Amino acid sequence: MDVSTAKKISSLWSSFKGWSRNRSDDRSPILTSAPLEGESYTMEDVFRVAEELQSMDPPGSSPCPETGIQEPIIPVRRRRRGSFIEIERRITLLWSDVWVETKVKRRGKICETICGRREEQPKVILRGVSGFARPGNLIAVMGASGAGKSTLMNVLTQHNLGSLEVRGQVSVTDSIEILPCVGEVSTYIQQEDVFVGSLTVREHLLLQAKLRMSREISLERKMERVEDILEQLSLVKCADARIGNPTTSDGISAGERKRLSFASELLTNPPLLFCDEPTSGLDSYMSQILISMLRQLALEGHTILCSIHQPSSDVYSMFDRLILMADGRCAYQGDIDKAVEYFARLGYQSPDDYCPADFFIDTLSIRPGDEENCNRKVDVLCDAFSCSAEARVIQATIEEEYFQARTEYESSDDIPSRTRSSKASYWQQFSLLLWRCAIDVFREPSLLKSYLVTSIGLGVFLGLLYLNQPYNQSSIQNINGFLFLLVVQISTTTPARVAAVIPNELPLIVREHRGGTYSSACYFLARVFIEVVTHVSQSLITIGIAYYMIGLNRNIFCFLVAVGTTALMTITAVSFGVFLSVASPTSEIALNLMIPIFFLFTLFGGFYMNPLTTPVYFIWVRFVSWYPAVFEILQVNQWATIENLDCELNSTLPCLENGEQVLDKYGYDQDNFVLDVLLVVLMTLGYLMLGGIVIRMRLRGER
Ligand SMILES: Nc1ncnc2c1ncn2[C@@H]1O[C@H](COP(=O)(O)OP(=O)(O)OP(=O)(O)O)[C@@H](O)[C@H]1O
Repeated sequence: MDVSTAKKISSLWSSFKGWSRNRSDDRSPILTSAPLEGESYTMEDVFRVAEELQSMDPPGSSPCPETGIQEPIIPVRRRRRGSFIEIERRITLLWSDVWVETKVKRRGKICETICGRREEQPKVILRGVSGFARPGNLIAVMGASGAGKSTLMNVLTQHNLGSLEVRGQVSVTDSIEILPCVGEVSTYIQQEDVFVGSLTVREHLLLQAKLRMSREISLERKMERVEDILEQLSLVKCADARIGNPTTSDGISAGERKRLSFASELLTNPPLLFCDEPTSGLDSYMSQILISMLRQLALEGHTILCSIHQPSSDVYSMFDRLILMADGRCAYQGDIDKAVEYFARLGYQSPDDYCPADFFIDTLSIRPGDEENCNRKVDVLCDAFSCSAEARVIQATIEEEYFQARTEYESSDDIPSRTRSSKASYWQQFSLLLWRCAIDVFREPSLLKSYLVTSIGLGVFLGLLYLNQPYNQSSIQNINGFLFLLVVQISTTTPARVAAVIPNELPLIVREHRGGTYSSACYFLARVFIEVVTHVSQSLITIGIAYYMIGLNRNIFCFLVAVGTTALMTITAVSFGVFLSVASPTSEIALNLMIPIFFLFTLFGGFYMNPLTTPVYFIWVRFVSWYPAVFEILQVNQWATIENLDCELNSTLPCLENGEQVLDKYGYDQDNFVLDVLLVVLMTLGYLMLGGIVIRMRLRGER
């Protein structure tokens, strides 16, 4: 590109930026195809920008849609499932006549016949709740314990509703169209923080930025964003400290963990935020800092709802709207500074020296021993609110917003297209998750050392136990014993170790997947890969040490086959472990299931029972257990090329003179070698596929 063209581009780009900055305070169409600041761009980009500029009305002449709502128009950035999009969009959340009740479980016909019919009544948790949250709102959802705050948040975020029946309407609009899914523009910051403890704070945020911000944003900008967020949330001091584990008091403090979970979600600047108990675990100073940061975000145009338990007066006064829940209904919804006056009108005057939040919770709580009176009072207050002018304003606002979004949607020719920009590519997701899994293993030196010690120790122990076996009649039993021990040992410990890891990290995976951070397949492949590498390397250390100490078949080809078979067996064991781990709700259940399964596999593994005499009704075990096939491969590899075995002189037992006779005696066939390898490979793929399907179903189910 020559210098004059570069200058032209530069001046065109500067004028575009100036113009778009001027236009950021109106609702006119925005440039969707402009390259981002700091990114390289081509002539095509420039022409596209020029065309868009021409097609736009000059500054100031754009008609602003008549919304009828008098409020400042604030530019915000929009997020679509975790990506970062530089277009202006403000989100309004509407919910109308929401009812939630438990699903009635019907007994089966047989059970009903035996135990009798039982009429179960559904429990009603939310009763016709309506409301709205607009851009710029920082809303506190308060109420006594059991009032329905969490259920309301779950309905609005569409989380954890599996066992509940939900009726009513929840919509998100950007004043132009009704969006299909709240998850596309929102984030839910939950009370419990879950992290990979071996990462540092900065590494965690950078990983999240790489995974969740659009791939069109350069790495430098992502790093800048991370540094900004670190500063914004006062995390600079601990940026290079490990996050650690809350149960083992190493790592960052509880308050820093809380701020880190905010930082992770705010990286992508989502326009709609749900926060579950944002101040729990924080001291009053940190609570104020956090809520004032949310206040600032609201002023920038975010829409924010927080469920909160009895905030201090300072924190309370930072919210601008209040939703008071009681017995699944709404006792008040409106401006926070009008709440005291509203309750006073109903005859409930808050004492002057009392924090209004405490007063409302006291008024609406059901006191043990005085349930009847309290319930009556709550009913009266909720009935009063439903007939109040405030409730009518809410209903009118919902209808107006909904109608407006629909009308705009139907009439507008220029609805901003859904973004094409997406988060990290599948390859990036896979490599980033692989990096995180690897860090998790390699930053735990004690774990690595224990792996190394046990694999070397096992190799040396087995080597010493069967040291230098001569090729005679008694060594047949010893060598076969070693081969079977190897199969059993690797096949049982590997899945157990996998099961100790995966179920424990699933809550984090569910949360990240729900936030659209990565696909389940990328996580699954990365986790399987790292497990395969760690466990195969351990198995190879064991076989490498024991093989020559014992004096197994000296043929180098046979050694390589033994090593390859051990690696394949370990991969199969990992696949089985992964499948069982993702299919079990907890590590304990996975480990408990393994006990009978491995008992069965060992019994029919070929050592305790001649494979030719397996009862026909247990033949299926051969197709789910890799033990018999792997044992046969190892036997054939060991004995097929042994031409001479010494016979003991004074023995009355029949003598096996060569390896072929050994194989015949124990029911093994050299011709099965390839079939066995194929069977084990198919089993591995089968378990991997099952594991992949199960984790996909689980992650989808928990959405
Ligand atoms: N899945 C469910 N099945 C049965 N009952 C439920 C379910 N979820 C919630 N509830 C009941 O609904 C009521 C409201 O629960 P919710 O968790 O929404 O209250 P909350 O206001 O968030 O309480 P807290 O402040 O104690 O968390 C409670 O009585 C609770 O036991």
